[in-house]
Amino acid sequence: MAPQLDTYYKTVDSLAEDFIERLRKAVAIPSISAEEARRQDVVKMGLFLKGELEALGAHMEARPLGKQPGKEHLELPPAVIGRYPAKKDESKRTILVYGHYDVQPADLSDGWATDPFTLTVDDKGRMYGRGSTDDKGPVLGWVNVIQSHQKAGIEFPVNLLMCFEGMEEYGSEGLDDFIEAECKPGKFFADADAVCISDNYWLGTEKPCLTYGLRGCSYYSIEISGPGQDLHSGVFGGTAQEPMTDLVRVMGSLVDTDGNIQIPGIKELVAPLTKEEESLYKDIAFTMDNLYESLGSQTSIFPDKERTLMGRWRFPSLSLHGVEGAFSQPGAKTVIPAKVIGKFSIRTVPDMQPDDVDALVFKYVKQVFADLKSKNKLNVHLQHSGKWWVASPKHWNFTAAAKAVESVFKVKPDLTREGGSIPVTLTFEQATGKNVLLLPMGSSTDAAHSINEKLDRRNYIEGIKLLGAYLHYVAEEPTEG
Ligand SMILES: C[C@H](N)C(=O)N[C@@H](Cc1c[nH]cn1)C(=O)O
Ligand SMILES: [Zn+2]
Ligand SMILES: [Zn+2]
Repeated sequence: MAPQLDTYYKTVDSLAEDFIERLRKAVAIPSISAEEARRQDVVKMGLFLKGELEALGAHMEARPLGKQPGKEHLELPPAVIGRYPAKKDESKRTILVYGHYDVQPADLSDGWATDPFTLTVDDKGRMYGRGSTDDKGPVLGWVNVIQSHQKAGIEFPVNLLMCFEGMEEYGSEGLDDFIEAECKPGKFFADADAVCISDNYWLGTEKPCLTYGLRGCSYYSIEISGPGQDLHSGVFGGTAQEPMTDLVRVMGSLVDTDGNIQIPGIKELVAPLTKEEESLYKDIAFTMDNLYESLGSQTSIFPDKERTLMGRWRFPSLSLHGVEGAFSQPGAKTVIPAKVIGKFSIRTVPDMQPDDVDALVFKYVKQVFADLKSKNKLNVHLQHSGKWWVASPKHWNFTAAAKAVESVFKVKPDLTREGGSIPVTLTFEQATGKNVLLLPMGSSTDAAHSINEKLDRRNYIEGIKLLGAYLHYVAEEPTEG
């Protein structure tokens, strides 16, 4: 074990209640990036984070990112960047960590058992609240690592660079250019030796993993309009062509019940599966019961773990997300919506190029709509896209993280890919030219993006130990390997 880790672990345990309190304060700020009305709360959350780190002596800056593309009246929340210790120690490695302080939308009426913005801890140590696992718990993890070192009187093992954003759940608007600029010689992130991101989840509930791949995400909207205003369906039903009817038919043509994407040409963009790669999946510690537990049902597409994991990591998927302008309240409103906007996204994988995917999507959607011979008007466009990422796990950054997992959890981690997307991962890799590691804190049952999102107390507290131990092992790892 790296020297002093035992003292560090005990100190983390002794501060556990303070760390939960810090998470409680963060969850109470509804920093929903997708909702315009919440923009001030997103900013508030960024400033809260900055304040917590400044109180621990970090050098912090809130950097403006300009206006939100397509919503020029709206300022993007700042990139909160920092350095700890405030003055660089030239003899130590420099690790750049990234996380996001915005969250997905949440409302009690969606079906939450408790208020989503009140951290609620049950008797099993499950800490419920929007952002608890995605990504406030892991982001605060770094704050807690610093505090624990100070309390334990242990020298901080590395130079820590931090980059926390407030638009990740909305396609990381504005961040790519900022990262690229700040990775240039002499700029804030220029000295990074490696990057670590904690913003994903274990495959199950017991065994940590290190993640070396992510799917990309291309997010589209289909707008169909016709009448000049919403209409009474008793008066106009049977007289006007209805946008919602067309939209349902177009959206229904995108994917089948077993997840097969119906857009011609998409499958052909996917890198062929090799025999060697296929064999990797059988050794991964994952069972169909893990899936059923996190699904909350047994409605899986495949009956076996290999095809399930490939469906999540290795192949593209298309999901329908919702319809803007459609009636969605309880009750029985009888209005014909004049304009509806359907939302769907495609999770992309090697070797799919986003531009090629866009071209196939636009062509197909326009063709399906044309086949309807509707007099309504169609508009299809890309809202945002981020590319997939696959890295080498044979790097000292991963070796250090594996040692940290063994030290804290007494097991070897699984090496996994991930079905979700963190678009800036690839940006960090390309802009720094360094290895990027994903080191998750939460578990498969955390329900990120869903109702009743939670982070287990164990994952939070042991996760803080893990992040700190990782920095100690990183400091010790030889450059090769
Ligand atoms: C994995 C990460 N915690 C996450 O949830 N990422 C989002 C990012 C996103 C939003 N639009 C496109 N990508 C996700 O995978 O949905
Ligand atoms: Zn996230
Ligand atoms: Zn998320």
